[in-house]
Parts: sequence; C-alpha cells; structure tokens
Amino acid sequence: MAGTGLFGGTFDPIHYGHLRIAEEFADALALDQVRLMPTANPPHRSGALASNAQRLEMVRLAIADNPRLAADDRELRRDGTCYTIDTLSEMRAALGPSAPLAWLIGADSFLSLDRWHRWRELFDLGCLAVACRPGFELAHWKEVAAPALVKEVLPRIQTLSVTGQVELGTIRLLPTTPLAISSTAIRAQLANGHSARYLVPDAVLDYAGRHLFYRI
Ligand SMILES: Nc1ncnc2c1ncn2[C@@H]1O[C@H](COP(=O)(O)OP(=O)(O)OP(=O)(O)O)[C@@H](O)[C@H]1O
Ligand SMILES: O=C(O)c1ccc[n+]([C@@H]2O[C@H](COP(=O)([O-])O)[C@@H](O)[C@H]2O)c1
Repeated sequence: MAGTGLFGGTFDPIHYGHLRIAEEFADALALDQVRLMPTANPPHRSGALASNAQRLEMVRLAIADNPRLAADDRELRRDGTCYTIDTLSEMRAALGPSAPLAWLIGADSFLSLDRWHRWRELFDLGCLAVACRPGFELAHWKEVAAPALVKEVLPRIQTLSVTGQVELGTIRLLPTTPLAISSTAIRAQLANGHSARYLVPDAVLDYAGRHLFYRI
C-alpha cells in the first residue's frame, strides 16, 4: 500500500533544501504523495515576513510541476497555536489506523523535538523521517541533544534499509543530499539586493520580487 507523507514548515520562503528532501522522502519511503504544509502560528517562533497566503502561494508555485508533491493549507486554517500532534491526529483519523503515514523533519528540527507539544505521542501516529542538514550531523547528536532525546529517541533511529518501509513508531534517518540552504540566509540575501537564484525556484523568486515582502 503506497503511503502519505507530511512535511510542515514555515517556508518563508520555500527553497531547494525543502524541495530536495521532500522528493528524497517520497522516493525513499515509496510515498505516493507528500503534502507540504505551511504552518500558521507555531509555538516556537515569531511571525514570518510573508503572510500565510503568500507562503502557501510560494509552495504552490514551487511544486507546480511535481505531481507527487501537494500543497496543504490545513495548518493555516486552524485557529490558535499550531501543533504537529493535532495535524498528525487529524491525518491519522482521515486515513484510518493502518494506512502508511510518515512525517518529515530536518535534523535541526529533530534536535528540538523534546520541546514539542506532547512529543512522545507523535510516534504513535506515524513513521518519523529525519533529513540530513549541514551543521546538524548525526555524529554530534549525542553531545547536543537533550537528555530525553538521547535516552528515548536516539537508540530508536534506524537508517533506511529497504525502500518503502513506513511502519508506525519507527524513526528513520534519510540519507538526503546535504544542501546548506536556509530561508533566513535567502531573506537576508534578498533584503541586501543579492541574487537568490538557484537556491529558490524562479517562480517563487518572481513572486517574492513582485510582492516585495523580503525588502527592508
Ligand atoms: N537545507 C535543508 N536541509 C534539510 N532540512 C531542511 C533544510 N531547510 C529546511 N529544512 C527543514 O525543513 C523544515 C521547515 O524548515 P523552515 O521552513 O523553517 O526552513 P529554514 O530554512 O530552516 O527556515 P529559517 O531559516 O527561517 O529557520 C524543518 O524541519 C527544517 O529542519
Ligand atoms: O507541535 C509542536 O510543538 C511544534 C514545535 C515546533 C515546530 N513544529 C513544526 O515543525 C515544522 C517545522 O518548523 P520550522 O519552524 O522549522 O519551520 C512545522 O510544521 C512546525 O509546525 C511543531
């Protein structure tokens, strides 16, 4: 049975680091769809520069030619603080108890997982896939992760052995292509009048240029 993947992010703006891990996630776990969900009001950071609607539109533009990727605005429609536990619970209820469901986060997000709302329950709802991110290498996780993660989560991490394994409660490290791209650096480049070409899809750059939300 082909599975569904979820990938949440601020996406302010979406960039090729996001797109490449979404693609490799779909490929590695043989997912028939990965839903990219811009988050509205996350518990851990202050507001995005681009509006909810603008970030959703940039996601749509970025994935327009990829039938395996879909934009999902469910977190933007939710009132109040946006928690991943609510999103995963909603998806699990919609798909049914046995449908393969996986969620993707980058290694930096993974290292903050112990501060997420009801984080231990997240593993009861799907398979967690962790993407590599330069600066957050696995070799250092034991030194930098919170004690709860070191004790309860790191021992459970598996590298992917067979394509398409999406088992409930598993945690997989995906050997994704390390791309040192971040939305913060892109916003700074654009604010300073520098080019962000080849870091961000052209359609997204054109849109950001027209709406000027990264200009100081
Ligand atoms: N270059 C990248 N490689 C791997 N994972 C990434 C990369 N960029 C973002 N991610 C992951 O994508 C998810 C959404 O990231 P987000 O939208 O916050 O992008 P960001 O580039 O980290 O943004 P910012 O610089 O504003 O913090 C997070 O789980 C993050 O870890
Ligand atoms: O549920 C939580 O407590 C929680 C805490 C921090 C981050 N998240 C989610 O993690 C995803 C990545 O967040 P970010 O800030 O790296 O873009 C995004 O979908 C957030 O909603 C979720």
